[in-house]
Amino acid sequence: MHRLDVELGDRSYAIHAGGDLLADPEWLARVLTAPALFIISDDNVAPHYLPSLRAALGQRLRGELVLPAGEAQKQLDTLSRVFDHLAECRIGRDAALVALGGGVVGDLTGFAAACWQRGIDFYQVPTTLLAQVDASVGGKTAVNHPAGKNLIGAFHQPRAVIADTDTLATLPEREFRAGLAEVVKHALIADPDFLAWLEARVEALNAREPETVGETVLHCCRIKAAVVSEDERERGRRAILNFGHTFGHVIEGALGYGQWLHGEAVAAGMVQAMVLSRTLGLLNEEEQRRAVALMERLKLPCEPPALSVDTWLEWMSRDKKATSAGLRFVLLDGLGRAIIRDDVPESRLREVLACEMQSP
Ligand SMILES: NC(=O)c1ccc[n+]([C@@H]2O[C@H](COP(=O)([O-])OP(=O)(O)OC[C@H]3O[C@@H](n4cnc5c(N)ncnc54)[C@H](O)[C@@H]3O)[C@@H](O)[C@H]2O)c1
Ligand SMILES: O=C(O)C(=O)C[C@@H](O)[C@H](O)[C@H](O)COP(=O)(O)O
Ligand SMILES: [Zn+2]
Repeated sequence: MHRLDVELGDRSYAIHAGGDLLADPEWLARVLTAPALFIISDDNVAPHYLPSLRAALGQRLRGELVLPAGEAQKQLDTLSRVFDHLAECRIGRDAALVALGGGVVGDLTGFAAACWQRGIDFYQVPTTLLAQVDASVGGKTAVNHPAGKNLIGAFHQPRAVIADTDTLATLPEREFRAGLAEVVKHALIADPDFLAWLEARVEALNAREPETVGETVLHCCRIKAAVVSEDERERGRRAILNFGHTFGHVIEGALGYGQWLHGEAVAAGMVQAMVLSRTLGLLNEEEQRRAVALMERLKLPCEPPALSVDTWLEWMSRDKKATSAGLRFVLLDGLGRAIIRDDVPESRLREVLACEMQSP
């Protein structure tokens, strides 16, 4: 087991990552320190992993809620259902919520914790690759709105993250691939050496070789923790973690939440952001070709769905990075070097949106 720390002053916390963590009730009981706990999970995850967590918490467990799985649940009605259960179980200010599942359960539980009685603690126990490499770290919590992804949310850091990589054994193939998109994102925005490391390990990743996957989780957490420690509330640099999301969130919302998985939409969105970067002279053809080749070898979607330019622009106008002055883009100024730009000419953006994909 490895421990990494997210340094955020009095909101600092540990990420515990490794195998067999959910099989150790004494250790779990020591990490989940709150005097009363309430678990939120979904109906794919709970049959596998809820019993061991339940056993570890013993008398301190005050209730649990198992939601239907899927992105469609990340919405206000479900949040309201969560609050009904917290009220029924008399969950007070010294209690903590435990998110056992993927990013949907994590984002929803985190936001419930941020709101309940004006804010209680919560723990992340991520069980998807995507949640272990990204969603469980950094304290972005939210639900979707029909008008846009994650429009209603809060920054609320977990007390600890417990990423048991053994849980990935039961994760469906499509979900595992979606997680690889956020892995590639971390390399493209911040770490050219990690990009080369991934290129050399495509077969191991495709075979879900546990040691390689474990190292991948740790390294992504290292990158994300560093960015979040520098800019917790996305006043500036943290926006690089949004690479591919300006486009990806449109795909998710416009097609209906859950049609494209978040990671799939981010993958196609990263290619669009690279095309835009190339159009602006920031990225060269060879760099784009190299990044897309890696994504194709990892069997990630690299082409966006056909949407009208007006549809793209309308959804993008609600992107949270946008300011009154206009849209803000995360672009690549070379592989492993993300930059944030407010001055992309609309004509260039329209050109990119009008093409399905501009092959170099
Ligand atoms: N807060 C953040 O920083 C952040 C970062 C990235 C993504 N997100 C959000 O995360 C969400 C996507 O998360 P996700 O990809 O984990 O999706 P998810 O939570 O929907 O999980 C994917 C699917 O796998 C199932 N599952 C989860 N773990 C399993 C396991 N171990 N075995 C078998 N089945 C399992 C789930 O039931 C679900 O059907 C999106 O809403 C996205 O916006 C948030
Ligand atoms: O942690 C961040 O910051 C991210 O942007 C990580 C993203 O992978 C994640 O999907 C996040 O939820 C997107 O944030 P949003 O602010 O665009 O909703
Ligand atoms: Zn994401």
